Amino acid sequence: MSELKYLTGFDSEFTSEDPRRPGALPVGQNSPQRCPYGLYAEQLSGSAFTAPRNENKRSWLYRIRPSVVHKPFKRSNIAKYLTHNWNEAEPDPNQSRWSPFDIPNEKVDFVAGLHTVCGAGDPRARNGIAIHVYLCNSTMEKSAFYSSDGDLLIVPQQGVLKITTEFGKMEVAPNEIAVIQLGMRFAVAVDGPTRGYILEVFDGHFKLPDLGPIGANGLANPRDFLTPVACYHDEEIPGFKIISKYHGVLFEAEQNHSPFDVVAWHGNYVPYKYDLSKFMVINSVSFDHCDPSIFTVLTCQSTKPGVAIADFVIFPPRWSVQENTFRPPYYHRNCMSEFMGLILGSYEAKEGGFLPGGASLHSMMTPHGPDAQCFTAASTGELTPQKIAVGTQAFMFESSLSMAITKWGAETCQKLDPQYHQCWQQLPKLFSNHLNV
Ligand SMILES: O=C(O)Cc1cc(O)ccc1O
Ligand SMILES: [Fe+2]
Repeated sequence: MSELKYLTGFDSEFTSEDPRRPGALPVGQNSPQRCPYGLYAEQLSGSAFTAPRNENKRSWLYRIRPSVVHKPFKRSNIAKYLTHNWNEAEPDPNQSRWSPFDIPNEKVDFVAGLHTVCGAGDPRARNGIAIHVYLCNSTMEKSAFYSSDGDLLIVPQQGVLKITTEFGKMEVAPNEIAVIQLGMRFAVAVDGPTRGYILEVFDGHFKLPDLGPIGANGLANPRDFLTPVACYHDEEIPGFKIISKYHGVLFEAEQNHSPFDVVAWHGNYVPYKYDLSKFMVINSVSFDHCDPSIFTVLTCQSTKPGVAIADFVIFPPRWSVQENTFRPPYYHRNCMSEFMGLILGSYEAKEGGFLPGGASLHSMMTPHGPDAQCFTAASTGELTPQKIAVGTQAFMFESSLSMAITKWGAETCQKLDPQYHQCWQQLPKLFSNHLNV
């Protein structure tokens, strides 16, 4: 799959035809009486029909059978730890840190391996988010998955995801991300132990942040986003299962064919991937510490101006040059919740304890900041230009919602570090009789 082709651009109107069937896209209209090659036309809507033009999202799929050809959905319990029940565990405002989540030894695929760590809100009211980790080791067989609850921003940490979607195939490695939006069907193939994080947003879609005075270029550039090209499977597959996540639980419906039977498509509602190493990092080159919003890759905005349902923020390799400044993250308390994960390497504010494949949650107004060791080093070190975070990639899902931890996150996973608070206990009292210290 390594020579996969992609279309480039973000928020674009794309067209794609499987080269085996040239001319499969109807010309000049969406729904001819009979489509080229006799295909069915099906619209996939990602916004209300009447959404303003700049928010309107839909794609037209030209397929061998319409998606409606399936048996009734029945409840499925294959993902035991997928939940939207935010009342399972007692509320806990403490700083939380998880050691790397275990990848099971027994055979588990991407869907069965979904474990919800925390979240808030309800897809029924189209308001909320869920943060899941996937812990798996085997390829989805004769099944495809979609979420009827929200868009999925997938952050692989270990193992490449070979994702087949209705729009075509994409391969997503650690240090890349994929976004698969509400309703899009996909199947994941893996090559062994595989782990990563998922941010699911129950309303809206991810956008590139506005750049304001930064200007027309920078941060994640639109041309670096990659969307798959049409690639159909014309296959009869008895007992193929369509798995839907609906109201926070799974349902499966049988059909006797591959759902990846789209011969051509066009539209602006598509799955995509992005390589985080392409991010153009902008930061202070004089003094003081920019808020981490300067590292926003994608944002899902709420209806309050500038307030995100969730932002996806990274901490990429970069030069640190600020003078007369405490360079690492400042101590703070936030009216947003901060869930962090680590893809590679280590994170400057916590050199120990926060490990690849693990996570942390600093909930609304819960104080946090650099550990004692980081504070001492950064407040006494010589401030020469320094390349930092080399070979590392930490990220944050920052949300205006106040998230609850699930029972799996709090207890069952057995990864919560009860000693996390210790990393701040050695911070000394600092107060001198001298103005200049
Ligand atoms: O808490 C964290 O480590 C994330 C973070 C990083 C930063 O540079 C400034 C603020 C912030 O919340
Ligand atoms: Fe923070």
